[in-house]
Amino acid sequence: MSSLEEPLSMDKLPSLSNIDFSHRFSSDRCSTSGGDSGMGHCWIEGNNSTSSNSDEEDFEYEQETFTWRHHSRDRPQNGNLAAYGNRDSRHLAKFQYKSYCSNGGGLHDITNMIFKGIPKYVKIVEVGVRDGLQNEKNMVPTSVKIELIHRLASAGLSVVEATSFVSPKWVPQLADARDVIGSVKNLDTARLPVLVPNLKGFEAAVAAGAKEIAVFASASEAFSKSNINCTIKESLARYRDVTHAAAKLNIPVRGYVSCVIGCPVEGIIPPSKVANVAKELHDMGCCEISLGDTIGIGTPGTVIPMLVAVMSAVPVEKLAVHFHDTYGQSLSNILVSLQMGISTVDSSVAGLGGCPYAKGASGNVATEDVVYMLEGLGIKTNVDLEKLLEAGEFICKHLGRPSGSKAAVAFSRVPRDQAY
Ligand SMILES: CC(C)(COP(=O)([O-])OP(=O)([O-])OC[C@H]1O[C@@H](n2cnc3c(N)ncnc32)[C@H](O)[C@@H]1OP(=O)([O-])[O-])[C@@H](O)C(=O)NCCC(=O)NCCSC(=O)C[C@@](C)(O)CC(=O)[O-]
Repeated sequence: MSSLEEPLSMDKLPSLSNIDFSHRFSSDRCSTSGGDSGMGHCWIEGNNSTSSNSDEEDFEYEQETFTWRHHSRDRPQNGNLAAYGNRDSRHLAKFQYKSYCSNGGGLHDITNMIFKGIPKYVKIVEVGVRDGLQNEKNMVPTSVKIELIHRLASAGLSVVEATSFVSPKWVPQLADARDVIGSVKNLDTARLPVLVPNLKGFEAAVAAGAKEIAVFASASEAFSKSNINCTIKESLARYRDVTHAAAKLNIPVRGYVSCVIGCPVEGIIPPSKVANVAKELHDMGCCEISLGDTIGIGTPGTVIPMLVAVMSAVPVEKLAVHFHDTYGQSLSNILVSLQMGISTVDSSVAGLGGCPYAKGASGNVATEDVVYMLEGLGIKTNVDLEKLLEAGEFICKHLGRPSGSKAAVAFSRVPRDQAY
């Protein structure tokens, strides 16, 4: 019987009430049969700066001082929010850092009293250019994608998923993958992984200049069939070929598991199925496993048992979370994931996204909202929120619709002449 057919039994899992997640699931406590395959640390630099980070870093937030002025709640006369192009209110969050830190303690230390073990640094994997634009009705010009990648990288995002080498018949929106990668492959400020569904995609990606890749499996049979036209088992066999080929070239491979909470066809997915697929990907050499709530139905109440199950099979340092915001639960799901020791979060600029094979699923959680929350918690991201907001404005202007980021919309509403 393959491990895929051996569900982990929930009654064997530890009870939530007595878990210190960050310790219990650290790699040295976690037993998996798979090794690191020699490329296991490539995606987890955030780990170096989690709870063991130097406290000195926290005090960066205290260096700037900000004056506060009450600002009006007046709305624009013409109803055009874009006319409210002022971003000085972005300093509001920094103002809060100052006031919370004024007692001499780091903000992170204060939040850590409640959110025990929460990381000091979170690595954000920006997926907007791929996950976001793959779902657009209208083709986005290659030049716009390239410009967006540059803007996101210069905002400080260290990982920007650039495109997918999939069948253009299935996803015509990303048919320009070769040109996109060809233009950005020498960018040295960010890593630019691309999705591949099989060896054909892997070979095309490498030929185009991709230096990192991601494979995407599902915990739902029905979704696997509709997304990549094969069973879970078949997909894992394909990905084994891909990870072998990648290992020979020293190319890091990220593995996705989709439908980690539920599937549009099968309904609720048992955590044990997610854990089994995640373990298979880890064992074949994926150096990071991203857990995707593809249709965005999760709440902390369903995310916690799913993560408990996965963490019993894959070291927590290797895990990332990938939430779609269909029911507005992403930030609370991210917060609970951080409390459980995860320090890599996928998100999408302006909340772009949705999966072409998951009807009704909305975009990914917006990167702006994630950065705003993390900075508010005193967690470092190395992302410049100002530049990120500009990148979001750039793509929203091109797409001709408002941002899906609540933070971006809020910041855009502050009148320039009333800024503090
Ligand atoms: C996997 C296949 C290719 C199977 O598609 P298929 O039709 O079963 O495959 P096939 O082997 O019969 O090939 C059909 C045609 O596609 C070509 N082909 C075959 N492979 C490739 C390739 N790599 N690149 C370019 N072309 C390819 C192949 O050469 C052939 O061309 P033809 O002979 O007809 O001219 C297809 O189903 C596919 O491309 N699916 C991708 C779907 C996709 O990108 N979905 C969105 C991903 S998002 C996601 O999964 C969720 C995630 C990651 O975001 C996380 C979350 O939110 O949960």
